[in-house]
Amino acid sequence: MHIPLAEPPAAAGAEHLEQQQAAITRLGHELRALVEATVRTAASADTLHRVADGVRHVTGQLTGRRRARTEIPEVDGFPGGPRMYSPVVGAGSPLAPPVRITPTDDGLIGHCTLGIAHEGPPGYGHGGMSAMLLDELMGQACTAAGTPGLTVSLQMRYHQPIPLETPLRIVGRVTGTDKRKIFAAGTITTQADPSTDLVTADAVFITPDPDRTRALFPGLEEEA
Ligand SMILES: CCCCC/C=C\C/C=C\C/C=C\C/C=C\CCCC(=O)SCCNC(=O)CCNC(=O)[C@H](O)C(C)(C)COP(=O)(O)OP(=O)(O)OC[C@H]1O[C@@H](n2cnc3c(N)ncnc32)[C@H](O)[C@@H]1OP(=O)(O)O
Repeated sequence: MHIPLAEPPAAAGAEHLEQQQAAITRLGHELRALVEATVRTAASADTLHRVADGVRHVTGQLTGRRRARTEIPEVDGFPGGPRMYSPVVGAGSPLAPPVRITPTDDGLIGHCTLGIAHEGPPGYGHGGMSAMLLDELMGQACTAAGTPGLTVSLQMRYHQPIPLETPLRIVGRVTGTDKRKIFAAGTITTQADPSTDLVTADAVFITPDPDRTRALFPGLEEEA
């Protein structure tokens, strides 16, 4: 089955989209700093109440049209394009580390650093974060290989805890396909020691058939 991947933004709107993406990225950066400060602070209850009032006031400024649940943001491309609000790679997401992804000969490699907001055991990354990082890298590797799919199975192995505030390296690659099934593998290491696997994963993705794809993603533009 031919899967059309997202095209880069049309030239006419490219400047507008770049400005939007830059602003979204800036707000995401500030929100991540707020999240970090929030989970680290030892401020008094009075200060926390005052900050909560300020944040409520700021939130009230983000009014106007809100995107519908299944709408694909104009700044995004799906599948295969930017995902500005992804909780893993989204530069605009306060939840994302965010992971920066580059292609390799064999798949994809991601770089990020987890903070205290992503903590599981004290000082170490939450196991669910590791699963999210690997799911994303393997899922994007499927898309990069021309076979985008949804995760139907994710097998995690946690060999050693992941240190926080330490540059990490996440690898995702496709290991095989069988009709609509795509098999993938991934690893997390530190950037300093890429030969010691901290977490490894195997996953199965499935490309939904065209009817299912249309039903799942009504915002996806039909392409020839
Ligand atoms: C322009 C086209 C666009 C297409 C876009 C498609 C996907 C793109 C999605 C994301 C890509 C974007 C970014 C990637 C980055 C990150 C990845 C994040 C990934 C996620 O965060 S994703 C959320 C969690 N994920 C789900 O929310 C899935 C819930 N699920 C379903 O929505 C259905 O499951 C569905 C529709 C996937 C398939 O449904 P279906 O009806 O088409 O499939 P069916 O049942 O026919 O199975 C077909 C064959 O798979 C075998 N099979 C089934 N289950 C298996 C399993 N567990 N293990 C091994 N094999 C399995 C069967 O045995 C059969 O095999 P066989 O053909 O050999 O008999």
